[in-house]
Amino acid sequence: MYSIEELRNKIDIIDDKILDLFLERMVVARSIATYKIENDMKIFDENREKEVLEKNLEKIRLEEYKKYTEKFLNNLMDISKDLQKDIIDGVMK
Ligand SMILES: O=C(O)C(=O)C[C@]1(C(=O)O)C=C[C@@H](O)C=C1
Repeated sequence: MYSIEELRNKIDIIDDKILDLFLERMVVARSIATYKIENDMKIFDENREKEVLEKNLEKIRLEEYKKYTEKFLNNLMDISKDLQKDIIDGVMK
């Protein structure tokens, strides 16, 4: 059995990878905000969010993980909308 230190070490390594990808995603979300400003589009796109959820959730084979994955993706898109809103409101450039 793994010790708690070993397990936490695994989490730290995973968090490191997630953080890199999260920041990469945020950079793209910034570009989308700029595109939306230039093209007079709304931040929230319901159809796109449904599409993101559907295509990712269908990859999850373990049914019991679906609700957590859905929550994770919804949180990601909420954060992305927060960032886009801050850019549109001029809080961030
Ligand atoms: O695809 C877009 O239009 C985005 O702004 C990106 C994103 C996302 O984070 O995936 C965020 C907000 C939208 O409601 C839909 C998707």
